[in-house]
Amino acid sequence: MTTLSGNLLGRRAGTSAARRPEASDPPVEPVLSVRDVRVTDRATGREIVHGVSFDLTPGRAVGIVGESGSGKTLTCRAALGILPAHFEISGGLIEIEGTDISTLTPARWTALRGATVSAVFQDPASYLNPSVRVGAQIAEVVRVKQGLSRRTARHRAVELLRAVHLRDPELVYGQYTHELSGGMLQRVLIAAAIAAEPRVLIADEATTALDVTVQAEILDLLADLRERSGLALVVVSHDLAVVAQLCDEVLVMRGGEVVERGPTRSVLHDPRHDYTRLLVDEHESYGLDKFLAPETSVRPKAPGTPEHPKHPEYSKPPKETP
Ligand SMILES: Nc1ncnc2c1ncn2[C@@H]1O[C@H](COP(=O)(O)OP(=O)(O)OP(=O)(O)O)[C@@H](O)[C@H]1O
Repeated sequence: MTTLSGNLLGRRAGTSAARRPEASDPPVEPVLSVRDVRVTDRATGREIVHGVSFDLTPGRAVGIVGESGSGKTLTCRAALGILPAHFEISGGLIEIEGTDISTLTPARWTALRGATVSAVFQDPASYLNPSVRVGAQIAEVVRVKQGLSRRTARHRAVELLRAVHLRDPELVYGQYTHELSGGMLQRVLIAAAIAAEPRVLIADEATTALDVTVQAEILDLLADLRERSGLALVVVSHDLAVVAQLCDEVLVMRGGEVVERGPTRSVLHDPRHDYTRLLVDEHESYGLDKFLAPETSVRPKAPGTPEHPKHPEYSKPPKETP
């Protein structure tokens, strides 16, 4: 792990996320609580998301999977207070650190975003300013959110670029978006999202555009942040292997509804709903089997190791041959 990760990871050492919880521990308050949330398109009067609920405590990770258009992104955007125009939360409750988000002023939202709740979506270019060097954009987040000097903020921005496995981070710091590939931009965006050390990171198809090796490195970084600094994750992905690696709990959405939910292990090993079964079967048919094989190492990192680090939760016994 890099210096930056060391800094980030050490930040909350000693908190509940840094050690295994014990039965005698007081209950941990969710950092993000989503209760029966409904999202409606005001333009058509159609309810698109029909009641999604989950609680996220520090160091935990919830995965959301499901068909295209099932409302995964709208659910995430609702939690970030950035629903597209003419969409509204028409029911339920969302709390961030115990505060009902419907009571937040624009100024409070500005303070919360990045510092408490952060997000990475697909299409990184649309979230970065093409006329400002990418490193300076990250340094600005660090400077504003953490009150660091320009010099220290620059140093941290370079560390962040290194932490997301960009080669030659000093060089990348000074580049513009048009000089970088899609995969590099996605990593810049991830660096910006974790720059202010948020408590919750919403990763909506955040690693989908990356090649498998880089994806594995980023998933590893997120897993480490989660484990050691208590970062809580919401992971939206079409890739069940990604969810299996990162998430404790998974929600399966279809047509705006949660059709199945539960611990990742049981949902993916023993799906109850036909749709979940279909999803798992589809993954297996294009090669998920390799992630289901018994494993010896949770996080292979050396060159030549499998593309995705495997997750112990997702190691299914090999199918019996007749
Ligand atoms: N900005 C928007 N304007 C109009 N309709 C939208 C907008 N954003 C989402 N929708 C509609 O709301 C529904 C849910 O979209 P959402 O993006 O949440 O789905 P999703 O599950 O994240 O899909 P995907 O996996 O393809 O990203 C879809 O029918 C979509 O067409």
